[in-house]
Amino acid sequence: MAPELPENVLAAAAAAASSERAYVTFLAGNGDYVKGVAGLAKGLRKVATAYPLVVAVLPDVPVEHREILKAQGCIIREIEPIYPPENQIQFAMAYYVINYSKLRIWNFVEYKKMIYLDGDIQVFDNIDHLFDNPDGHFYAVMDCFCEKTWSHSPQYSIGYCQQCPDRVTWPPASGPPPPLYFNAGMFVFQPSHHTYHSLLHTLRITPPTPFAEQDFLNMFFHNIYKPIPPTYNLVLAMLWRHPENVENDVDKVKVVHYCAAGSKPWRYTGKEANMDRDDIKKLVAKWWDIYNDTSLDLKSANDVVEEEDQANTVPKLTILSSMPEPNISHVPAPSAA
Ligand SMILES: O=c1ccn([C@@H]2O[C@H](COP(=O)(O)OP(=O)(O)O)[C@@H](O)[C@H]2O)c(=O)[nH]1
Ligand SMILES: OC[C@H]1O[C@H](O[C@@H]2[C@@H](O)[C@H](O)[C@@H](O)[C@H](O)[C@@H]2O)[C@H](O)[C@@H](O)[C@H]1O
Ligand SMILES: [Mn+2]
Repeated sequence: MAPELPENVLAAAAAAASSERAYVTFLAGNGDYVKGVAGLAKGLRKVATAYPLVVAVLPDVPVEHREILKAQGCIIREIEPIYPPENQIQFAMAYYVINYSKLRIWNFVEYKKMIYLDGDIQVFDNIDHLFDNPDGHFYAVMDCFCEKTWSHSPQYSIGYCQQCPDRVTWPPASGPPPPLYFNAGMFVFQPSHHTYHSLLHTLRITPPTPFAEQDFLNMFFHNIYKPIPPTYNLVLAMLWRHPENVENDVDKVKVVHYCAAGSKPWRYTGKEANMDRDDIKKLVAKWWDIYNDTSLDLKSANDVVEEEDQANTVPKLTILSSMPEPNISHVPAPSAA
């Protein structure tokens, strides 16, 4: 007799089977971002999302990493890389060049609406309601221009940031202020062949810029971009750059984006600038709590041996698909708040 599965797993499977909606993330290389994606899969399960997580993987993602993610219930979709036109650009981070491959997700047309989440994002509250936002728009959270990663930009050089447009006003002599600009680590979008081919065609004739595909997506969708509140993608630098614009209790933030230098939880040492902040330590510990929570691992039906089976047959090897328990003793506990 097939083992009973918990109600929420059955419901999620039913929804996923008929779902035209899914979360999607992107994984490249054989490094440690797989921990981010596995953590994201567990975080989405913890908030009881009704939708699956699709992982767009580049060919260089090893089979072992794909198996880890499949064991967490992810749908693995291999994609071909996309490279920008020949260029001499100095990307804000050299590895940003691989992020153009994210554009392949517009071709996942079996889904009518998707929410893209970077692998260094964690979801701490259910955000399924964003799928019900009206079609025809590109929803994402506004970015911040105050970090050194923006030192190449005119905004940074005059101290202008869209998060506080009155602090340093945009000089009228320089024309209108830059259009609202989103962080491309999280967005709500609608896959379509037409948009996909238009993206690729436009990419071929667009000179690359420092923030790679993030700049390109901002240019491409600027007519339909609709900002959503920072709680849906807390770019960590907002905590020290624009605290007035974010929840003062980080435990209330729905989606945290570990994109500040030194903030990737699986590499956290606490040594980089701002990484010794209590709110950062709390958010890193929250990420690890989910990553290490084996009750959040997806145990597929054939991995769980029923009690009665164990009673009357030679005990089978129970292979739990939980993640290897990493040693996080180096992660400092948040000091008493
Ligand atoms: O070696 C890498 C670098 C990036 N990524 C993926 O590309 C996304 C964007 O890169 P990243 O988050 O590091 O950019 P940031 O938001 O920190 O600027 C990551 O979240 C991952 O999903 C990856 O899989 N492997
Ligand atoms: O390839 C460009 C990347 O650009 C963005 O990261 C940046 C950007 O947000 C800056 O504004 C921050 O200062 C910085 O920390 C952060 O890394 C996206 O998060 C990422 O998904 C990806 O699109
Ligand atoms: Mn990111």
